[in-house]
Amino acid sequence: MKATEATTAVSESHEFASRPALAEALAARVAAALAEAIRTRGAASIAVSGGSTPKAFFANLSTADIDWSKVTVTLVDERAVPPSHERSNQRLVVTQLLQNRAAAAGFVPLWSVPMDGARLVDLADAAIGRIGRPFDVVVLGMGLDGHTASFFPGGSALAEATDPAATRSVMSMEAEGAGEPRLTLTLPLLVEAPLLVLHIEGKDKLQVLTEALGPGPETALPVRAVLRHARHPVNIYWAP
Ligand SMILES: O=C1O[C@H](COP(=O)(O)O)[C@@H](O)[C@H](O)[C@H]1O
Repeated sequence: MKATEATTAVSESHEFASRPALAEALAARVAAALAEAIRTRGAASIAVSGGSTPKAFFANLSTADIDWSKVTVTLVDERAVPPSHERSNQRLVVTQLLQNRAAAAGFVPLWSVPMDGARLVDLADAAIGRIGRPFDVVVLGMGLDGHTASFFPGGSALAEATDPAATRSVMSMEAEGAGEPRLTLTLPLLVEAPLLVLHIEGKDKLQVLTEALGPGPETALPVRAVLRHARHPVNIYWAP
């Protein structure tokens, strides 16, 4: 994979021989960005993904020697399950990232109350708004269907959530491939991060990404919305 010019934004490729090597390097890169934000403005923020891919990265990042008490962590998306559920993205972050040194970080969950439709979205939107923009770091994942955050093909609010001019920070999303209803951060919040990472593993995901970097509609592979509207280079971290 070469540094690639997508339709409008540029991506930078970081390939590793193994997943542990990727996790270590990505954690070092993210920790350096958070430390720099703390040095320059006294605080740092990061929005991370859920799913299965980030576990080793979180374990590495949780031991980083930075002032975690000045770091706010949140999620790029969440599933409509209680925080104790095995599919909860919050559970993944709490058990894998907010450990060790990172236990001192602040955490802003998206799913803070039992699901209650519009009110839940409003609460999450307000909570995210209090973090301040832009986030210093956003780490995205990607599914084999080309979804990222909860921008799913066929998603009920895909057009609104991937609108580069979206004014809301959080939207709800339902899609056949999503399992549960979701909450997702919207495109502008993701693509304005100075350090924007797309973390994917496996040859099958690389194939999907290669297709996404080519021409085609964003509705078919919604990760294209990020690749095309990113305000800074998208750092693609990949291992077989
Ligand atoms: O449902 C989700 O899936 C994606 C990708 O997850 P993975 O298990 O293939 O790593 C993830 O980025 C997103 O946060 C999550 O909600």
